[in-house]
Amino acid sequence: MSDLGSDLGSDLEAEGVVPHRSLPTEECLLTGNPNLLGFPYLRQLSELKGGEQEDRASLLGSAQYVSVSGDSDTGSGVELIGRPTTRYGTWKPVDEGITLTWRDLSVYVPQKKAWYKRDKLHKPFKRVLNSVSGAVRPGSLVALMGASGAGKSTLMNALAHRTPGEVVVDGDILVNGHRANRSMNALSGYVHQHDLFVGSLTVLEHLTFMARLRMDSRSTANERKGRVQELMKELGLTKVQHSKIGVPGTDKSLSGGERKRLAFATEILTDPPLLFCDEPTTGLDSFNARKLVRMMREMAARGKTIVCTIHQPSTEVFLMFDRLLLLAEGRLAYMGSSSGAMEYLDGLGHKCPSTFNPADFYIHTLAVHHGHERRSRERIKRICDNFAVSSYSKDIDVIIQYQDNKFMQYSDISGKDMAANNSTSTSTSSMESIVNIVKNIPRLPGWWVQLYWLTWRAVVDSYRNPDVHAIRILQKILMAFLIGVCYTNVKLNQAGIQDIEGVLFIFITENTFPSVYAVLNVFPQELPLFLREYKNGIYRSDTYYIAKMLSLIPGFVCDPVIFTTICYWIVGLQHHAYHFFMTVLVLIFTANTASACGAMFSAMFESVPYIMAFLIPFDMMLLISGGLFINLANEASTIIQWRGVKNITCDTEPGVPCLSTGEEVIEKYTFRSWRIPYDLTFMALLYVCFHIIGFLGLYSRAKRK
Ligand SMILES: Nc1ncnc2c1ncn2[C@@H]1O[C@H](COP(=O)(O)OP(=O)(O)OP(=O)(O)O)[C@@H](O)[C@H]1O
Repeated sequence: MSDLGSDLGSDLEAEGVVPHRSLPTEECLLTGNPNLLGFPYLRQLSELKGGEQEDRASLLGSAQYVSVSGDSDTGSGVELIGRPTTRYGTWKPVDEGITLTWRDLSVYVPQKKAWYKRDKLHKPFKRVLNSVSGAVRPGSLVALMGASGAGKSTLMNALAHRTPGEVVVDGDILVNGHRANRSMNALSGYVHQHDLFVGSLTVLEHLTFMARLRMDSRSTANERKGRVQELMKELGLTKVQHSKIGVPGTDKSLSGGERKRLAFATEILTDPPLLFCDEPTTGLDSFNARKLVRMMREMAARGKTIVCTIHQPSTEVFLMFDRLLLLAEGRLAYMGSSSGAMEYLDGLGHKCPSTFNPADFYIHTLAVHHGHERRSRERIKRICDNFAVSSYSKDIDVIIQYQDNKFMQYSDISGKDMAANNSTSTSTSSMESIVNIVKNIPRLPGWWVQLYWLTWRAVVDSYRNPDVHAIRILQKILMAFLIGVCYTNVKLNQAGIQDIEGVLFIFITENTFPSVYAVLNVFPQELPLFLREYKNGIYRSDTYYIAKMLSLIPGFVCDPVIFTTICYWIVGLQHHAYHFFMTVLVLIFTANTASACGAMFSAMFESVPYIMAFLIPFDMMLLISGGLFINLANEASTIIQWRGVKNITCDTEPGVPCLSTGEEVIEKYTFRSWRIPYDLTFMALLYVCFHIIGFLGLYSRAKRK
């Protein structure tokens, strides 16, 4: 393996090929210029004839190319012309241990400033990963290290298919020779650097919820319970299983270490064959850090593939990693055995002092030191350039090439062979492996199960904050008394008509605006958690949205009932059960339609200040014009109060027109007495429309981020 690599590597060096390339592989391929090709397997491809090259290129999925302009060394101010290709594919993942390979992976993040040139908008990108290639085999525990800002999280996100929407990933990522795709969610766990939880749940509730949504839907309740108990025991969470997770910084919350362990437990619930961990030991004491890494070591020994960024591990923890990947300034500085790194750097004149922890030494050597930027960058460039032509790099290339050949084979199967249905023996075994994969990927629970558990979580979260609800109910009671006292015992005369209409309008506004404002923070507050769980493929966006809305309904039924029950009788409106209950019904419709309007704004914008900037003018328009549901609610409640009333006292001066029946009052306000069902139906329609718009807002955000 190394011999092949060494020969070709020497050739490259002899030809003066610069291993650091900023052009994507396929562009190099199609030019057929060997001097642009830094890796042996690419050279072989470049030697293909024109037509063959095109076939190969289309197999690699490179129908579109990225033209790169700007500073190719620093990668800043880069402009991407054409649609860059992430080249994620459509295969189904495997159950045979995971070999993860990536080739010429570059990641570009958008920069804020944009400019117009020749009437075209040019958006600059910054390259944060520069043509990084690598390979990880089953049973490996890889430490991904580098100075802060080296691109560790960016690389992990790209490999895990979890990059934000605006970030451009260019290069090939193969899993057992299949192009990575959304199945990575089901196939891999990802322990994030910053954990996010619903703080009002207990540890046990959180894990039970996650087990229900993440574990195979064919697993039994006992199996899920058993797995949760087992993980809590292994990670030392049993004694805090009934404690609320809490919000960091508040009194009643788990410690940082417990949260980290809980995040880890959540990700390994399904025992995924591939695990990414972004600084899982940060915040843990040395004992727990050791325990956690030992657990990962054991998982790797069972054939799992684990990639883990790690900051300042103790020597003991560091030695538990068998593979090391060093990144510097977005480039690959080393990938190979943990022990080989020392030898490699030593060979370049960077000797680790005997008193130094090896991990500290690597980070120190690959960091850009303040005040010595130029020298640091030159050192990093030399290390990375040398690595690209080293035997370590060639070993990686051989694995990549092997996986690449597998990919070609699968492409053939899914193309000609499958269509013709006359596979060769090799194709048959590949087919079997694909079938196995599909069987062993956890089957996610159905729509209704997701909806049930998400609603459960939203309801528990909402009603575990009793103070908020107590204040809200108290406010309703106070307002009801205040308004009631102002309008006590209205009379059925000409002045009373104004009073009744006035109090009905107050009923409506009192159930409209507080309902709109009560829900404004519902989505912004939980957006990071939603986006993470959604990207992890734990649930769909529609079940999340509906569950959130269902959890709000009880509140928006109670509020109008409490308010109307107090105020209605003090004011002395129509003393019949029908009138009372119908008024309550109209106000329940009003409060819920208003809450849907608030939810629409909440889901469409990212933060409350943004929402307020749009909502305040919207509310003013609503109030001034009495439009949308306010007018519908006003009409319905007016009709309920006045229909059938015959005895309004006519106490005006002679000659002044007088309204003596309820029908005349309804007509005076240009309402129609037959329109109650129509008003209620239109409010229900508006409720649905607001929610559809809100859901689309949330959905588009989930897709973009
Ligand atoms: N979405 C983004 N938008 C803008 N810049 C980004 C984005 N993501 C990453 N970067 C930049 O890319 C570089 C690498 O970031 P990354 O988070 O991968 O570094 P890291 O090695 O994980 O650092 P740390 O150890 O501090 O977490 C940084 O300079 C960062 O500012």
